[in-house]
This record gives sequence, C-alpha cells and structure tokens, in this order.
Amino acid sequence: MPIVKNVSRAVSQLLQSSGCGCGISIVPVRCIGVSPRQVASDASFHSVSFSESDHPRVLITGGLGQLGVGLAKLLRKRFGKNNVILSDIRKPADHVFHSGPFIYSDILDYKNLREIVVNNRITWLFHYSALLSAVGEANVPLARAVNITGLHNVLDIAAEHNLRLFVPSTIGAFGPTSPRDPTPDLCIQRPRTIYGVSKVHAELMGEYYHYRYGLDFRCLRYPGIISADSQPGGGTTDYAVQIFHDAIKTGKFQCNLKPDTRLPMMYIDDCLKATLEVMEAPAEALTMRTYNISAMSFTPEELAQEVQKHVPELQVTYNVDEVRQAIADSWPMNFDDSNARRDWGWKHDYDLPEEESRG
Ligand SMILES: NC(=O)C1=CN([C@@H]2O[C@H](COP(=O)(O)OP(=O)(O)OC[C@H]3O[C@@H](n4cnc5c(N)ncnc54)[C@H](O)[C@@H]3O)[C@@H](O)[C@H]2O)C=CC1
Ligand SMILES: CC(=O)[C@H](N)C(=O)O
Repeated sequence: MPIVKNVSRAVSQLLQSSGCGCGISIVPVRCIGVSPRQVASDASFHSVSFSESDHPRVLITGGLGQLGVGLAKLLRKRFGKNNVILSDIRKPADHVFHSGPFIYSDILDYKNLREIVVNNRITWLFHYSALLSAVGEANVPLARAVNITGLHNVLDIAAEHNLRLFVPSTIGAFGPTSPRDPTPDLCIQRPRTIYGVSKVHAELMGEYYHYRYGLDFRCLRYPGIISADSQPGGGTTDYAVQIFHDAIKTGKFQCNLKPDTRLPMMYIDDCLKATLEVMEAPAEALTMRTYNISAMSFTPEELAQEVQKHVPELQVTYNVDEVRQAIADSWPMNFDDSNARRDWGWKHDYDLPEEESRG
C-alpha cells in the first residue's frame, strides 16, 4: 500500500522549504539510420536498442524552470552527477551551476542541440523547454516557435540518435468540450490556448514518430505542480505556488483565480517520481505513449484554508485575472489516471484527505 500523505503534510513541507521561522519551524527504438528530416517516405526502419545495463546519459532542456532543477537532482542521485546535463538559455544560479553539468542550449538551434547530444553521447532526453499557458497567450508567436518548432527539432534529433524522449504534456491539453470531471486519457481535445494546442501537437507528433520511426517517446500529462524552492514559469496554476511564498514573505496573498476554481494539482516530488518511473518502465508495459497522472484536486479556497492551518495570520483576497480564469474554466477538474496506475504502477504519495478532496 502506498503511503498517502495528506496535503497538510505537503503544505507543511512546502512552507518549511520556503524558509519561514514561525513557531512550527516553517522556513518558508528503435532507431532510424537517418534523420526524419532526410528520410524518404518509403524508407524502412531497423531496431537498435538502448543498452539498459548502462546508466543513461541524460540531457534536460529548459532545465532552469520550476521543474528542471529538481528533476536533475533526482536523476543525478540515481544515475550519477556527471550523467545528467541541465541546459537552458538562462544563466544558472551559482548553486545550480556548481551542482552538476550545465550547458547553454537553445532548442530553436537545431545544429547546436545535435552537437550537444552527439558530443555528450546523450541517450535520454527530457524536453522541458516551453512557454506555459498564461505567458503563451501573452506572446503567441514566441510560444508557437518554442513549443512547436522547438519540439520538431527535439523529435528529429531524438529519432536520429535513438534517444528515449520524455515530453511533458498537461491538463492544458484539454479544452471546454472535453469531459472535465473526470477527464480520461482519450477524449475530445480542443484546447483554446496556444500552450494547449502545442501540447496536443507534441502528444500526436511523439506518438506518430513512435509508430512511424520507432522513437521511444514517453509523455505524461502533468496537473498543476506545486513546489516551494522553485518559482512557477507563467502558468494558470501558478497561484498554488505563489501562495506559499507570499504566506511566508508578507502574510498576504492575492489570488488571481476565483475561490471555487477546482483544478488537478500535484506535489513536485510525485511529479518527478512519475517522470522517472515512466522512463524506466519496460516498453512492453506501456499500452499507450501519453498518460494522464493525477494526485489531488483542490480550489484556491481549500488550499488557503490548509495553508492557514500553518500560517493563521495569512490574509487571502481575490482579484480575478480574466485570461487565467477563462483558461482554468476550460481545464479538467479531476483527472482519470487509471491507465497509468494499471500499466506501470503509478501511485501518488501526496493527496488531500478524503473528506476534503471534493467541494
Ligand atoms: N509546472 C507545471 O505546473 C507544469 C509543467 N508542465 C510542463 O513541464 C515542463 C517544465 O515546466 P516548468 O519547469 O514549470 O516550466 P518553466 O516555464 O518554469 O520553465 C521553462 C524553461 O524553458 C526555457 N526556455 C524557453 N525558451 C527556450 C529555448 N528557446 N530554448 C531552451 N529553453 C528555453 C526557459 O528559460 C525556462 O527556464 C514544460 O514543458 C511544461 O509545459 C506541464 C504541466 C504542469
Ligand atoms: C498546468 C500547466 O501546464 C501549467 N502549470 C500552466 O498553468 O500553464
């Protein structure tokens, strides 16, 4: 039986790692011989399998965002510090730079990305670069370039060099015409953000490359991720991270979603655990290449109440951002992840207590 810790535990852990000193010590394939860019449409493909006895050599793109540094830490623990390279177009903080290999990589630069993969003998690629939902709506051309053109570069390089490729998708890959409570793996997907459209595109392209070229593509649709020691990158679910920082720093939090907006959420440790597990799952266990994963679902009001148990003086007000609210209202409220649980044994560790899990 998995240990299901309730969200209070997660909240308390989040608050502790945020650095607050209040009473409760809250411190707040197969492979193709040539690139799909060069391949003739009638080409046949052969299989070259990745040697499982070796540690993978890992590259993480977009690794300086909310999730990448934590992923690198987890993977380095498992595969060794020097086998995991973080990359981004931003300058790393000192502690990140000194924690293991870091390299500049712009995913829009195909040749540079290919050079990094070849020179470092990369075998697994975690493609985290993206513009998230809210920032994507504020700059659609850039989001289209990074999320779609960048993905094409990554797919081609992964197929050409026989990489195992992980690309995260999101609850944002669904839209107002999808069933929202719960949302199954296979259903109507007509998102209304460039972010969502680009993620549906990524799911379909990855699956197509899998069937067409034998690319070992693996994809999880993440819920909103909550974390304490990393900042969110401009998404609709950012409030659920910001509340911890504000609770510690100012004791005041202004929420940009309505108090009763229910969205699927997950604690970062569960998210990173699932990511490693699906990458390590034997290929024959995977009946699909894109899976929903789920842990808990809550509203801003419910989360605020939970945080107030630890920081009773926290004042919460609501100032709704219409763009984010419209996005949230079109996203799933609860996620059905039964396929992930059946196929590769997914289990979350952090949850809401039963009686609080539904409004
Ligand atoms: N954080 C969350 O709640 C969720 C995240 N995801 C997905 O997980 C992945 C990682 O998410 P986060 O870390 O939260 O994102 P983030 O927005 O915090 O970080 C994305 C990173 O991509 C980098 N980037 C932007 N343009 C780039 C380029 N041209 N070349 C290379 N890097 C570039 C940015 O510098 C940034 O560090 C994304 O693909 C996101 O869609 C999915 C669902 C939920
Ligand atoms: C759920 C996501 O994909 C992301 N956090 C966002 O809100 O855009």
